Parts: sequence; C-alpha cells; structure tokens
Amino acid sequence: MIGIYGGTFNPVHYGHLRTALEVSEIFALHELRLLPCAQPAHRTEPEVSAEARVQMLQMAIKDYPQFSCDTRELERAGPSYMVDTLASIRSEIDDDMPLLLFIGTDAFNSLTSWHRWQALFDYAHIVVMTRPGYKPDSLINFYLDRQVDDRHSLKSCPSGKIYFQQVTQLEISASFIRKAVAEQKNISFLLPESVIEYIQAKRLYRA
Ligand SMILES: Nc1ncnc2c1ncn2[C@@H]1O[C@H](COP(=O)(O)OP(=O)(O)OP(=O)(O)O)[C@@H](O)[C@H]1O
Ligand SMILES: O=C(O)c1ccc[n+]([C@@H]2O[C@H](COP(=O)([O-])O)[C@@H](O)[C@H]2O)c1
Repeated sequence: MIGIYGGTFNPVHYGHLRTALEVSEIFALHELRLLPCAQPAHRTEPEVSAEARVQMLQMAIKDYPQFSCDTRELERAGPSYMVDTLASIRSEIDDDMPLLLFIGTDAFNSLTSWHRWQALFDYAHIVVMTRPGYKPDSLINFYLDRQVDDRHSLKSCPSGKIYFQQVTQLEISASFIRKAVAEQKNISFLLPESVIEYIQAKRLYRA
C-alpha cells in the first residue's frame, strides 16, 4: 500500500512527522509520500514560498527512508486540487495497488468542500487521523456506506473506503509555530532543529 500525506507544511512540525511515522508502521506502507501543496485551494496563499516549504520538509525527513517528498503539485499551475493529484498518482501505479490518503480530523470536517470531493474515493481510500481539539462531524450516508472498521480490509481493494485511525495526540499546529516566531518565542521541541535553523536563517514568520 502507498500512503499520501498532503499538507501546506508551513512549516512541517512533529504533529505531522510523528503521525506520519505511526501510520506508515500501522498500515505497513511500502512508502509514504509527504505531499506539499503549492497553491492551497482552500486558504490564502502562504507568505512562505512552496519551494521553501519543500526545503523544510526535505530537511525534516532526510534520515527517514520510509518517507519521500512528492513535489508534483509545484509542477502544475492553478489551485492544488487533491483530486487532480490523486488521479496523477493513480496513473503511475498499478490499478490494484491500494492508495491511502491520510488527513487529520480538521481536514476531514471540511472534506465535502474540496473540489470534486466524492471523486477522491475513485482514486484512494481515505484514512482520518485523530487530532487534538477536533472531533469528526457526524457521518453523512456517503461516508457510512464506505466506512470500514477493520484496517486490513483496505488491502482488498484499491480505493473507495474510509477508515478512522487513532494516533498519538500532539497538539502542535503550524499556525501556533508561526505566531510564536512572530512573538519571538522559543519554538524548540515542536519541530526538528534543522527546520528551526532554516526558519531563523531565512528570517521566516517574523512579524
Ligand atoms: N498535530 C497533528 N495531529 C494530526 N494531524 C495533523 C496534525 N497537524 C497537522 N495534521 C494534519 O496534517 C495535514 C496537513 O496539515 P497542515 O500542513 O495544514 O498543518 P497545520 O498544523 O494544520 O497548519 P495550520 O495551523 O497552518 O492550519 C492535515 O491533514 C492536518 O489535519
Ligand atoms: O482539493 C481540494 O479542494 C482541497 C481542499 C482543502 C485541502 N486540500 C488538501 O488537504 C491537505 C491538507 O490541507 P491543509 O489545509 O490542512 O494543509 C493538503 O494536501 C491540501 O492540498 C485539498
């Protein structure tokens, strides 16, 4: 199974990295691709360039061969719609290879506003990870029809199911980190030291 973990990663932090590691072990993934979005479909364009966000992500995962950074969203113009990304990935892998899209509960709660959201399930399964501060909204029939309670059943078809996965709860967010930097607070232990050094060297997120 191949995993996709999309994000703005502005910047990448231990909330992303720890959950990515856990799901790659829980689901015994062949690979987990961390996939930075170039032009978020749903929020104002980050002040920090996609290239800088990619660099921080690459630094963070450099010693972890189970992770890769998939930069395909930087290579296309226009909003980074996940449905286009999944279609592109699906065209490169075996038709019967299960593809898992990992999203946190906050992202899940706005899933029905994503571009062609129902079509996401034509290309991948969706795995919703717990995130502190968020509870999943009550499940609409579209989800109830696709929900599976046994993660092993995700292996039996390439796409189309939804599964809820408990992960270690780390109440870390990129917005908290950006605000802390702007307020000249110490951000140690929230994200890798190499990324902190990059943020300082490039003077990112300063007020
Ligand atoms: N601490 C966390 N625990 C679980 N999932 C997380 C956590 N932080 C981020 N995620 C998930 O990672 C994906 C990408 O998140 P994103 O890059 O937007 O980070 P963020 O911390 O939510 O950023 P921001 O605070 O700017 O909104 C989303 O699916 C989100 O739900
Ligand atoms: O495709 C969409 O319409 C869409 C709308 C909102 C979010 N996404 C994707 O969801 C992932 C998590 O988003 P975010 O805002 O939490 O970084 C990231 O890969 C985004 O590109 C995608």
